[in-house]
Amino acid sequence: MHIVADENIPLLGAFVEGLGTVERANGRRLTRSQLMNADALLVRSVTSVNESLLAGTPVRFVGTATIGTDHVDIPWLERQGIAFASAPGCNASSVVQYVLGVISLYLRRCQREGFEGLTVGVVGAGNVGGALVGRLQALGARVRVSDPPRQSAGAGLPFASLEQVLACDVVSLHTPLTTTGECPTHHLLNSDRLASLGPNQLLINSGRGAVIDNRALLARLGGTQSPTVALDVWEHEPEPLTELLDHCWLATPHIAGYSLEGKCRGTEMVARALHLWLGRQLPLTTEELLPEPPVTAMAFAPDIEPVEAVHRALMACYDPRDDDARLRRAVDQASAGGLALGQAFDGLRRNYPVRREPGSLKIQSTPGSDGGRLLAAAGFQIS
Ligand SMILES: NC(=O)C1=CN([C@@H]2O[C@H](COP(=O)(O)OP(=O)(O)OC[C@H]3O[C@@H](n4cnc5c(N)ncnc54)[C@H](O)[C@@H]3O)[C@@H](O)[C@H]2O)C=CC1
Ligand SMILES: O=C(O)C(=O)[C@H](O)COP(=O)(O)O
Repeated sequence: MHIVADENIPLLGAFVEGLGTVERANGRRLTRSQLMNADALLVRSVTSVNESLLAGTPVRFVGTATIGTDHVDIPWLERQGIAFASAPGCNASSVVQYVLGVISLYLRRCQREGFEGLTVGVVGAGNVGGALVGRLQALGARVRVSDPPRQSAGAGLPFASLEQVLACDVVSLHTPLTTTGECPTHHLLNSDRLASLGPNQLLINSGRGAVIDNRALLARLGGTQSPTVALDVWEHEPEPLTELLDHCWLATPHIAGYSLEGKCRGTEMVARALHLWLGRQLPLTTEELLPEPPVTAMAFAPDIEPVEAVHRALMACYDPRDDDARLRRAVDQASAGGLALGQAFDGLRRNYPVRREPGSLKIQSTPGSDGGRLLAAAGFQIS
């Protein structure tokens, strides 16, 4: 079998060893002519997989090592009898880590003490949003959830209207990008809904860029009454509106899901699906392949405030300001005549530093039982 795979799928060699030959390709620039000998295609979110890419090729299996599938024309694949697999939930903990980090920084910015009493609106309560809701509640936040498809299906959460969710101190978006169906999310946050957000609110988008009308958001920002905004995803990636970036408090290049664990689980899940499709069993797991994290343990003095300990532990694992600084530097260099903006954005993603999830860090001594409870709520191991 010949597998063509995006060059940004880590550990693929180990996971597909023995299945055939693997050829790596730039996912953003992949063309049909590169697939003329391919039996299987493994992509990430930057490759549009549709009739124009695949018609006339021998590809019979497509896998995307991502949660999102808006780049794949799944109905067309089904009509062609091409097998398809994605990686639901693979990097959900990574996105939750990003969101908790952003909120923790915001709490300091507003001089608020911890998550207790903060209201957080979560739009979309699937793998990512659902995990986020659990962590936020355990940290003491009051959470409101909008998810009409889940609500209609009779899921157990207490749901709120989108308007109620948009009135929370923090609003975090976790829907897929959809343009059809009963609850399409394309430009769900349009100019009217953005107008309802005020200066004491934080809006986070780590779902898909076009869930917010980016031009309308740009028009909303800038005055003293603007909400604070943290964007990880952008309309028209890899070329975000640079003026919008200037008005964002935190701006990152679509890396919320880029923990090493998250990326490797994505590889494992599509490799497992490919093995199953071939009637085989995948003999490896991500846990067996992950290297030892650079920091494995942390200890706190008994007199440190529990909320301070949570903030320090979150930042020790991952500080979103580092990615924000890298993106702004890359955009400045691009506008000064270096690389094109899209190349700079994609370059940051391709060469992303190793980042580990809270579950990789063991807290050896906690500041009292409340500290231990809060650190466990944020996802850390407690020894
Ligand atoms: N920034 C990043 O690095 C990453 C971004 N993502 C994005 O996050 C999205 C969500 O991921 P998961 O939670 O795993 O997906 P999921 O499919 O498990 O959950 C999505 C939820 O959104 C709900 N939903 C759909 N339309 C809605 C609407 N109009 N209003 C409110 N809720 C709506 C669905 O009912 C579902 O419960 C992915 O589709 C992907 O686009 C995912 C991983 C990483
Ligand atoms: O899993 C998803 O969905 C994501 O958004 C990925 O984290 C995006 O990563 P790339 O596929 O764009 O590398």
